[in-house]
Amino acid sequence: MILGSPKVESESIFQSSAPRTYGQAAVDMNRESLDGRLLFAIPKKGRLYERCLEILSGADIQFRRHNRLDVALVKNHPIALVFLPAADIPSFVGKGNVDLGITGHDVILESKMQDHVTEALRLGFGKCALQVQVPENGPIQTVEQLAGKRVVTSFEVLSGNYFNEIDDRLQLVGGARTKIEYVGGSVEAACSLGLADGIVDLVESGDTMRAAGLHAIATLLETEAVLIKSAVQKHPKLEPLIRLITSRIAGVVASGRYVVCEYNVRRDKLAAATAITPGRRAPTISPLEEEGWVAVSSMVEKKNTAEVMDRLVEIGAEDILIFNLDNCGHQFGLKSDLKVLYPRPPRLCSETSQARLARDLLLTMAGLISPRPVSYMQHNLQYNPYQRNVSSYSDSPANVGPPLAIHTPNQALAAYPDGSPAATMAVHEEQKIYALVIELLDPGTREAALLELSKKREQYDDLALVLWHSFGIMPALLQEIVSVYPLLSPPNLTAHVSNRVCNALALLQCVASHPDTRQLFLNAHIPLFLYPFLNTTSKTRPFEYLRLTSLGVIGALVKQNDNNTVIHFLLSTEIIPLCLRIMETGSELSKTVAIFIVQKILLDETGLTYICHTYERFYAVGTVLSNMVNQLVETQAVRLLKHVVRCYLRLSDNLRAREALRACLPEPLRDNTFSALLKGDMVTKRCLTTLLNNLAE
Ligand SMILES: Nc1ncnc2c1ncn2[C@@H]1O[C@H](COP(=O)(O)OP(=O)(O)OP(=O)(O)O)[C@@H](O)[C@H]1O
Ligand SMILES: O=P(O)(O)OC[C@H]1O[C@H](OP(=O)(O)OP(=O)(O)O)[C@H](O)[C@@H]1O
Repeated sequence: MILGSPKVESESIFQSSAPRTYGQAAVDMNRESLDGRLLFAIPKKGRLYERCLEILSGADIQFRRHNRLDVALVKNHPIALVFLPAADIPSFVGKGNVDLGITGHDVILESKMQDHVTEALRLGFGKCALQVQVPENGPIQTVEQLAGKRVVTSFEVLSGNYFNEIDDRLQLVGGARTKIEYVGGSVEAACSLGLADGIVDLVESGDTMRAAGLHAIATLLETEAVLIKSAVQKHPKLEPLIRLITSRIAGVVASGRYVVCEYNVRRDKLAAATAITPGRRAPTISPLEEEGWVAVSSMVEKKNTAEVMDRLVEIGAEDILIFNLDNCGHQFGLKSDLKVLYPRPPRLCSETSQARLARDLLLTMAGLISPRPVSYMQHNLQYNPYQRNVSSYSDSPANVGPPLAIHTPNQALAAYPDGSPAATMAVHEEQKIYALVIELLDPGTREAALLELSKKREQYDDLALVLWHSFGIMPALLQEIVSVYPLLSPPNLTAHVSNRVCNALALLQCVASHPDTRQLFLNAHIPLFLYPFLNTTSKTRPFEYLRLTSLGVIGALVKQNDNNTVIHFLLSTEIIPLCLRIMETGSELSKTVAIFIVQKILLDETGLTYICHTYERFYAVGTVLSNMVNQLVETQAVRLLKHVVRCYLRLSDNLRAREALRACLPEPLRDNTFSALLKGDMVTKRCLTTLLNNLAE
């Protein structure tokens, strides 16, 4: 590797004092401007290059690098990737010429940039050690013996500092001090060529060192690849995007580091078990139907898997399963010293029905439990889905209680006189729906049943209850959802697959809307299963449709927020940043649903306080709203404008936000830009006037 100051070739593109015009590279890229884009430096070759590409792909940062160009525009974010030598990246980031970068920790120290950059994340690859090496069978075997002699290295600064200290300690002066010589590569050859008495070089496996007949006598530092940003952010507007990218990369890194370990264990062994698998925060523990047994689910470091399994077996754990994670999502993998815009608080309750549900789902997928779950209807023909609030209703579909014995006339039938043709038809319709629900259990008939049921969901008020309380149905629907995850990145969703999963989502929406299942749906954290869909950015129709339908489920929840539990739940997840991104980049329809959700959150007292609690949160919401206003000047989408105005009005109820809005409310809302568009909409006009009055106070 070659270390040193940024090369001329790169400087012509990034003049530190110049505004962001990017010379020939930009011209070559069809004059597409890099202005306003976050610049993200990636090693252009060498040891870190391939792993960086994997990280970018895992974080869904999509780009195509044109031949010979060192700048690539990211398709799905306002980001440009800049491919630079790893050694130059710290100084570009430190000087603020680029906003983010990936490079080695060693390189930062070597280029003396540690005070100018912040290491936001360790990336877990590019791990090696910088070591002093000498010929294995030579006369020099300690650093003290090497002091005063010739040392060859690519790390002049770090080696210089290291040997200076030793020279000082040994009181070596003038020509007696250690002579550090720089070479750009193949350092290991220096001793055998007679150029050096020892070298300082990176060691990973040790193969190079051994092949050159060397061995290590001291370690200067341990290093790995890190994500860095400038210590002083030159472009504060980019901060939310930097946070988003950081947290996504953190998710990718954590997913590589951890697996999920699930097992069953006797309750009296629980303490021993959780000592073996303490998890990152705490393991999830769920009671099992079998007395005295619990199911435990916990994140385990991949490298410890075998040992952990051995120890679990020793204490009598059974059914031990290990699952790989594709991506941990933003909630994991963030170092505790990182601030997150919308952090997800730790789970308050360890015995969640979600754990049971997820377990059931995973086991079903792995073919480990009976593929023939028995539905309530099959199990007990007397089942009455209309008997609401019955205490024996479980809070989880997987936890089937004793069948209900009482049969009461059902809602649909009650509307018709006994035996009338209408009543007979209603019974027939209802039986058809039951039959379709049962067909959801069979993978062979599921697709058609999904389609039919999603069409009929409006006709049958209590479909939600049937879906929730029939054993195996919710896992089947969730299985539909997770089976699509592999097609999200790289984006590979066909219209057919999208339609199918959207039909499953429509049924979940039904469960989310129903007053008797909404809370159970939330308790099981099922909305989280939809977040990977909301996190996609592909503009193709199958993806647009998928995002829109997923938003519809969340929209159904917030629409019926009877006692603000929905908002509380959503605030504990990443829904706000997801909605904000869709508000920026989605189709008009998706934008409308996304802003509707944000508006509902704002209308809630806790939601408003939450969003206005930190400057970053307010800024993230404010920036997106302001960008929307500017787009609306062009698009004149009145439906969206209504929501934007209501969001601003609600923000102005908070005094700190009101203060900030005085400075940053977009101009088109202050002048009469939208007066023609709002001509027929008195309510929105009044909202806008009230907003302006609030700000004028
Ligand atoms: N053998 C190794 N194993 C793991 N990481 C390494 C290894 N060698 C170097 N690195 C890491 O990668 C960084 C860049 O090293 P690399 O030698 O690949 O850079 P380069 O000079 O851009 O490439 P090249 O050596 O091909 O010219 C190093 O500073 C170090 O952090
Ligand atoms: O311990 P190992 O796994 O053998 O890795 C160590 C080698 O890797 C690096 O060199 P690189 O291969 O990047 O080539 P370079 O010598 O041209 O820098 C480093 O400078 C060592 O030579």
